[in-house]
Amino acid sequence: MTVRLYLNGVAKTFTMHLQNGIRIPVVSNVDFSVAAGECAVLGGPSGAGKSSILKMVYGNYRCEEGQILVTVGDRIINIAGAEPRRILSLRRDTIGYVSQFLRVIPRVSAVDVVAEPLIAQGADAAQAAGKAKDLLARLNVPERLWSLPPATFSGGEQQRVNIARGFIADYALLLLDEPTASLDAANRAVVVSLVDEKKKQGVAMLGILHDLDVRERIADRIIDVTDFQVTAA
Ligand SMILES: Nc1ncnc2c1ncn2[C@@H]1O[C@H](COP(=O)(O)OP(=O)(O)OP(=O)(O)O)[C@@H](O)[C@H]1O
Repeated sequence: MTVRLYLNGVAKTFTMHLQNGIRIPVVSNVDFSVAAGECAVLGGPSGAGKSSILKMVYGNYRCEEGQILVTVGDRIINIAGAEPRRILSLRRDTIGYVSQFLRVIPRVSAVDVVAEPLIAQGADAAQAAGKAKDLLARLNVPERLWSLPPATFSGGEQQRVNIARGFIADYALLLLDEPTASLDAANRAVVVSLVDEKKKQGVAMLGILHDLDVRERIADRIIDVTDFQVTAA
C-alpha cells in the first residue's frame, strides 16, 4: 500500500480578528492517511470541520499545527509548511480539486476551460482538446456548447464543465468537494465511473459527499471528523 496523503497531528483554529480576536478551535489531532487507489470520504455533521480539513490539504487554509504530507514521486512534501509558490506547483502537477462551482473565465470556450489543466501539465494542445471533448460528451454537455464560453450555461452545465476540468489531468491526489451536488442520476453515475477509473490508475482521493447513494458507491472508507472535534472546555 502506497500512502499518498498523511495528516499527522493536524489542528485548525480560526481567529476572528474583527471580533476581538475570538478563537474558534475546529479540529485537533487529525490523523489519517489515504493510499494510492483509495477514495476516503470525510463524514460527520454540518460544522464538524470537513471543509476546513479539505481546504488545509489544498493549501487554501493555513495549517498551524501538525503535518500534511503528500508523496510526490520519491519525495514527501509537507503542505503545512509549504511556500505559496510550492503550493501552486503542487496544484498544477500533484493535487486536483473538484468542486461543484466553475470559476468562469470570460471568452474562453468550454473545451479550452476543460483542457487547460492537462495542457498546464505539459500535454499536447490537440490531444488535450480531444480528451476534453470526450469528457464533455460523457457528461452530457451538448456539443453545440463546446465552443462557447460557459458564462451563459445553466448551473448544471457549468457544474459538468467543472467536473470535466477536475478529472481531465493526471494528479496523484484528487480532492472531491461535493462534486455531485445537484447533478441528475445519469450524470452522478458518470462521476462514479470517473472516480472508479481514477482508482484503477492509482489516484488517491479524499472527498466530502453528502449524497449517500454516491458515497456508498465510491467510498472505500469513511473518516469520521467528529473524532477530531474540539469540544468546548
Ligand atoms: N474562514 C472561516 N472563518 C471562521 N470560521 C470558520 C471558517 N471556515 C469554517 N469556520 C468554522 O469552522 C467550523 C467548521 O466548518 P466547516 O465548513 O469545516 O464544517 P463542515 O463539516 O464542512 O460543515 P458543512 O457540512 O456544513 O459544510 C464551523 O463552525 C465554521 O463556522
